Formats: sequence, structure tokens, C-alpha cells
Amino acid sequence: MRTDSEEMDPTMAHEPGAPLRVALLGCGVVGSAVARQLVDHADDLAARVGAPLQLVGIAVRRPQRPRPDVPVDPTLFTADADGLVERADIVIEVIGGIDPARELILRAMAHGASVVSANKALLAEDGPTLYAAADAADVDLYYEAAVAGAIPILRPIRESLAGDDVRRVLGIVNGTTNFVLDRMDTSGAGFAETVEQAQALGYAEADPTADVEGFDAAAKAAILASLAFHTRVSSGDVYREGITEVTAGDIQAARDMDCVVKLLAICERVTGPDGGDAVSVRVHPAMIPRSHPLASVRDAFNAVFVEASAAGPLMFYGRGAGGDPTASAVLGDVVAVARHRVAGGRGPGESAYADLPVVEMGRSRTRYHISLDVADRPGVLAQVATAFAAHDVSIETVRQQAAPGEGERAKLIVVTHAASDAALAATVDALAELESVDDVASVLRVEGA
Ligand SMILES: NC(=O)C1=CN([C@@H]2O[C@H](COP(=O)(O)OP(=O)(O)OC[C@H]3O[C@@H](n4cnc5c(N)ncnc54)[C@H](OP(=O)(O)O)[C@@H]3O)[C@@H](O)[C@H]2O)C=CC1
Ligand SMILES: N[C@@H](CC=O)C(=O)O
Repeated sequence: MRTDSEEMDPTMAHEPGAPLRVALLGCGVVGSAVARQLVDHADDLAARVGAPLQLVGIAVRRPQRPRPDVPVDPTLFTADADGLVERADIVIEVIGGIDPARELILRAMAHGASVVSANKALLAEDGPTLYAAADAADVDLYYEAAVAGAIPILRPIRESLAGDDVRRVLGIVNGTTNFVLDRMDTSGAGFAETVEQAQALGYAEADPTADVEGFDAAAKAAILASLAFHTRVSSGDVYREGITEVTAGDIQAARDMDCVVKLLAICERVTGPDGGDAVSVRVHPAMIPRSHPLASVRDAFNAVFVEASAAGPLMFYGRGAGGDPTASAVLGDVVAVARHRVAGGRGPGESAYADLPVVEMGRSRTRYHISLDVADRPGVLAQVATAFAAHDVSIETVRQQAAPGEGERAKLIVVTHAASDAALAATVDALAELESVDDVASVLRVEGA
């Protein structure tokens, strides 16, 4: 690959065999792996595209910083990202965050460049602005790496399943939280201790808030739901609960049910309050049976389970983060958009025609596992059952365990049939008021059964 920074005329149409000018914005974890792969696989990439990919510059915050792991001419590094995007055919945005990434992408497209981004936060917050700009400029905007890193999931949903009817997407789309929950399950350790292990191993950031509070997964859920249901869902529409409240007791309760606890991104087609089509998009911890394909997703791996009307269940599995795995997805997009430029066109744009309402969490329906510490005496089970019945929540199973060494106390474990979140919350409030109930020890949603 050529890595000189010679100036070119940005308005020139692509000529057969002429290099395509690639600008890289960001050279951190993902960007440095992208740069290395562009250099290492230059010949193969040129053969696949039908033209060489010429890296014309790398925009970073600190261009003078030595970067020995990035094998390019150091003069390619620049702090002038604005100028760089104006002289590229393809812009790869791996800076992250909202601004200046958004302004740079819009500027790139306005100057006729196709864009590849890994920026889930931006796509989930302001995707429609970017799609509209891509349409207006007649260029591609691809972002496979934004959800589940290396796993090819967006193109299969957008293209391979375009003739089917996706009903549900269940995803483990955050590696850090999956690592933490998996370790809590296998070692019996608590949340804080396991997060420290994740930080020591480089999975969790020094500030793990975006991961453990579910913000990262919510952004990915918004993108998945938008593509799966041909609608617009932004991160603010997504109900979000992280894993900070998950206790060793919850993990044990799941084990007792032959389940595991996972942080799930759940996107479903549902019936809205007016009887029309709607979507439910939520991120929260949930129990899933150990027999479910997602239960076997260990460590920091990601997986997305898709249910479509005709295709049935599909499972996509792999690494959701890390420089090289994420760069693989970025380079796949680069080849795709480069091929379109060589052929003189663009790929399919976003097809958000449905404009479906997103139902509020209170209307979402699922099963629940509730663990209660109660008095062990006649009539208590009837009181508890009455509280469920009063809120129209149907009990599927109920099991009593002795609470050893605690006199006449017992543990009641109730699993419900599917109920609305609002009905369940009201039931839990009523249970907490009962004189015979010492504590509502845990409430976990149950999915995938
Ligand atoms: N890390 C991962 O495993 C994954 C990341 N992603 C996404 O990829 C994107 C990049 O992530 P990651 O590589 O981890 O991020 P890093 O923080 O490692 O890298 C960010 C890069 O952007 C540069 N940068 C920051 N601000 C500016 C600016 N204003 N102008 C120019 N350059 C700037 C930094 O420059 P400098 O080097 O000088 O500081 C750095 O090179 C994000 O959108 C992230 O969500 C997606 C999937 C997985
Ligand atoms: N922080 C994310 C990686 C980027 O998407 C994770 O832990 O999965």
C-alpha cells in the first residue's frame, strides 16, 4: 500500500485501477489495528477491491506521539482532521464519542467520501442525521463494527434477512458485563471483586460505568432494533438496567433454577397500546436457561440470537471487542464501500420506513423469578398468592425452601407466567407491604425459555 501524503484533487472521479484515498480518524485500540491490517494486507485488499487503498493520513489528538506499533510513515499523522477528510474517498472514523466524530463524518460525506465507522454511541444517538447526509451525498455509511465487534451481524440483518420478518433479537453485546457475570457464576465471587478482575485483565475500563450500567449495550440495542424492524430507535428510547445490583444471591438463585444471569439486549416486535405494530427495546440482566444457546457464551465473548419468521432461530457468536477483531469488521466495511466506489455506485441505504412506536417498559411482558424471605406459618402462601392474583400476575411455579437456623422462617421462590413489567412492579410493592414477608430478596426477569 502507498502511504505517502501527497495532495490529490478530491473532486476527481475514481478511474479504473487508480488508488482509493483512505483517511483514518483515530489511531487508538481500533485505529492502530486498522492501520496495521491496511498495511499488512495491502495486496489482498487491492485484489479484492479492484484498486489499491492508499492511506492518505491519520488524524489523532497527539500527532507527535511515537506509535511504534503502527507501521506507517510518521508524517501521515495529523491533528487537522477537517482538512484530511476533504481529500479522501473513504473515511474510517474510529475516534468515538459524539463530537467531533459527527462533524467529521458529515464533512466527509459532504465532500463525497464514503464513511466507515465503529461509533455505536453516535449511530445510536443521531443515526438518522447521518443516514440522511449519506443519502444526500449519495455515499455509503457502513458501521458493522459498532455492534458486537468482529461478529458480522448488521449486514446479515440488513441484507441477508431483508426478505424475512425478524421478530426478536436477543443479544449479549457487551463483553465486559458478560465476563463479570460469567466469573460471578463460576467463582461465586461478588460484583465489585469481579469488576476488579475484569479491569486487571483489560476488559473493563478504569471507569466501567458505560459497560456495567448498560449504556454501551443500550446503544447497540438501538442500532439492532432500528435495522431489524426497519424503524428508528435511538439510545434514549431504550429501557436500561445495568448489572451493578446483581448479587451473588441472584447468581445462586439462577443456578438453583439451572439458569445463568446475562445482561441481555432484547429487541422485540410487539403489539402497541392501540393494537398496532410496535417494538420493545430493553437492556437488563435476566435469567436464561443453561440449555439456551446464549447461556454458553462465556468470558468476554458476544453473541446475538435472532428469531425470524421464515428462517427461525439464528445465532451469531464471536469477539465483541479488541483491536484486531474490531478492525476485521471495519476492514470488511472498507472493502464493501471501496468496491461500490470502483463499480461507480453505493450499497443499500438504511430502510427505515416503518416508524414503529417504542412501547414503554411497563408494557413489556416477560416471566419473573421472585425470591421472598417469609414467615413459615399457615396462611402465608395464600397471602402471597393473593398479592400476585390482585395484580393479574399468574404464578407458574412456587417452591419453598427452609431457611436454616432462622426459626420459623422460609424462602419462597415464585416463577410467574409472562406478565407486564408494571403489573410485576405493583405486585412486588404489595408483597413488600405484607407483614409475613421479611424481604423481597431478589427479582429477576426470565428470558429465553
Ligand atoms: N475498543 C474496542 O474494543 C471497540 C471500540 N469500538 C468503537 O471504536 C471507536 C474507537 O474506540 P477505541 O479505538 O477503543 O478508542 P481509543 O480511545 O483507543 O482511540 C481514540 C483515538 O481517537 C483519537 N482522537 C480522540 N479525539 C480526537 C479528536 N478530537 N481528533 C482526532 N483524533 C482524536 C485519539 O488520539 P490520540 O491517540 O492522540 O489520543 C485516539 O487515537 C469507538 O467508537 C468505540 O466505541 C467498537 C467496538 C470495539
Ligand atoms: N466496552 C465494550 C467494547 C466495545 O464495544 C464491551 O465490553 O463489550
